[in-house]
Amino acid sequence: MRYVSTRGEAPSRDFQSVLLAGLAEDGGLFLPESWPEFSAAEWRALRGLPYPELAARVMAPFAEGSLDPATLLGMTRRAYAGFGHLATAPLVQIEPQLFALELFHGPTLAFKDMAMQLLGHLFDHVLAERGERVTIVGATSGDTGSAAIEACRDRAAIDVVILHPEGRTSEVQRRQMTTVLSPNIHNLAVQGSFDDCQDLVKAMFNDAPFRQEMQLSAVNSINWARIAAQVPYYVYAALALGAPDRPVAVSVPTGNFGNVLAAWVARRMGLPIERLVIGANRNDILTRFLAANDMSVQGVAPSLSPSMDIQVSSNFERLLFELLDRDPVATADTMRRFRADGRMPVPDAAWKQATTLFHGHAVSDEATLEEIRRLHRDSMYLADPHTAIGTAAARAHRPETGIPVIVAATAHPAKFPDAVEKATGIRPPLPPRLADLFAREERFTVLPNALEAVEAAVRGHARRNSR
Ligand SMILES: Cc1ncc(COP(=O)(O)O)c(C=O)c1O
Ligand SMILES: N[C@@H](CCOP(=O)(O)O)C(=O)O
Repeated sequence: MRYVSTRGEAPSRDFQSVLLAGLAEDGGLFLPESWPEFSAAEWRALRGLPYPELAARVMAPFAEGSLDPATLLGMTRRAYAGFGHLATAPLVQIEPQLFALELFHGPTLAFKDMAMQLLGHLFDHVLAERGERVTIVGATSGDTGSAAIEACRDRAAIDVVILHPEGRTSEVQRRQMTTVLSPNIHNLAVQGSFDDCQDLVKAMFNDAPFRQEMQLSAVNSINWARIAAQVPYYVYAALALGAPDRPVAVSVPTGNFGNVLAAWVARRMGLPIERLVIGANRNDILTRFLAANDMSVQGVAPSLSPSMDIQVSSNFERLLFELLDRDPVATADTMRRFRADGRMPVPDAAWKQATTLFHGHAVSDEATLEEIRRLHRDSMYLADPHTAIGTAAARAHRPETGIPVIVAATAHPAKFPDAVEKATGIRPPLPPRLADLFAREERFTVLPNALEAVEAAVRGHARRNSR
């Protein structure tokens, strides 16, 4: 399998090289040259497999020619061995035809572990085989950072530098990152929003000499490997609910558009997902796009679901490329105009096509609290604010046909105890291994939202560990 850039000016690469590169050299995102498709019989053959085996089989076509299936299977087995639930990603019924796909049983209590635990093993394997090292730079609104840190801590061939927006994550989220004192882990608190952090990361990648000097690599969902590793759980859940012989719908609380894009990929591979629902908080750029073709940046506003306090949804570029019939020139031009004007000019036909599949619903903080309260009262289900946005959106766009809806339950409620307590009166405790989180020493550096300052910090950290 070869990968092409959405902007068409970077050379094609194989899976291993896409993993290490992260972002394409032309600023675009990598996508498979063609989409693998599974027949109904092939989907049925995956039913009942343990999650690690299913994950390796679903991902195998993406790694074809780059990783052999047995090696991949070894990695998925190791990646999910430490999860806190035997099913890895259990499906919990919360209402008739409404199911929570719990993606938060990994070490850092959010869906990011589903991909990141595997990425840790992928990096180890590829770097050891090539005798190379990388500096991972990542932007986080709270969850990607700790998942990446946990997956890559204490590695000799990897330095990790994570940028988070100062004061804009939950305290649990910040401490999960900043209390890891391993020598290869570095946290930068940027005086800005998540979008600023993400822009800084992209700017470092677009600074070719710096990228080369630092051997930069990415763990955000701009890295295709992240998306590839998020596809299997939709397959797992859909098969459990009767696919491919019965269609399903999926509802995803959305920020950077990576998780819902993974569901779209599963659909593109032939899984019968009839509808994709996008839940948003007050940072509703995606739902405004779906309602009125209004993709315009309005500034990031803080909310009770801070991981989704995002306006520029990086992975939308991948969908755009598909909506524009894989025309890299049109994609690059549209992205350039978005960057310059803060408004994305999506042609009407492409927008209409998007609205036939995607449905959007924005949920205010008050409605999020009400949804957490309702889930607890009516279903005895304790949801975090992000998951609650997913269930509220699912309810708003439930298919009339009575097909089951899978809601991506993206974080453990203990990551957002203040909101959950406010809604239900219950303060969810952290699991025992994190019980002393608030007593642990923290280490991070506060920096202005300035590329020079951030590059200097990355250079300092990477140098200290260079071999
Ligand atoms: C808990 C949680 N829910 C939802 C999201 C949104 O997911 P995505 O950015 O893939 O759209 C995030 C951040 O990515 C998150 O951390
Ligand atoms: N919500 C994310 C933001 C980054 O998303 P990613 O999926 O592109 O890594 C976070 O918690 O950091």
